[in-house]
Amino acid sequence: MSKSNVARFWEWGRKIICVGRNYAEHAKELKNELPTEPVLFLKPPTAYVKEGSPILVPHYSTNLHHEVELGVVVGKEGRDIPQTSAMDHVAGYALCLDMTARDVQDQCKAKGLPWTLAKAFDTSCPVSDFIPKERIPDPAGVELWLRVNSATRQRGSTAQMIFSIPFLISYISRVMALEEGDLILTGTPKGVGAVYEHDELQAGIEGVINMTFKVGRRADKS
Ligand SMILES: O=C([O-])CC(=O)C(=O)O
Ligand SMILES: [Mg+2]
Repeated sequence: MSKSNVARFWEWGRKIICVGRNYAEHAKELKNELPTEPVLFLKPPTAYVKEGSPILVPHYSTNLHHEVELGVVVGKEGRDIPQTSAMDHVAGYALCLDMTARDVQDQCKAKGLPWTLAKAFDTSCPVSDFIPKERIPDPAGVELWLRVNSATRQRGSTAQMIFSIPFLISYISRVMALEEGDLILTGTPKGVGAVYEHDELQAGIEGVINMTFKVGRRADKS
């Protein structure tokens, strides 16, 4: 894949691999134990949405949460990648939201079922434009923020991650091959909360990029 394709990774249609509970304060606010290994789940490429189109609350949820996250765009395929060369596989970054139907996730957890309905619905992965690697020389030292209708809800530094980006790349690549155009969502800092139809979300990586999304609702067409 050429560099220009990586720059439009959301159209390329590769995997979206998400890491959960990677910030202690967020694990605590949801009363989850601190992980001893990364918690992984997937979103399909149909989850992508770009600025200009709305985030849609699924018809089966009344508690859609925002989770602002740093996304890592994979630039070079690999399996069993050692931590020492993990950053060679990074093409760049993206600001991402891991939209989560929290009510549905709570039901899935209680029943011991997978999180697919809670995490993988259409528009569950709003993303910014591609950010070339050089623009974030220290991905472990950027500030993420999120506002809903101008009120700050989330603010946290990627320095608070439990598992570092090189560790995550190495860990994931021992489970599944990483491919060019894949996106890794690295987990959310504390402050997650609900959004509703007509809300406006703004999120940013301090000094690097920001983005705005409107919230709509997907009708039940059954
Ligand atoms: O809170 C969750 O659902 C897990 C998760 O995605 C995160 O920590 O970013
Ligand atoms: Mg998340």
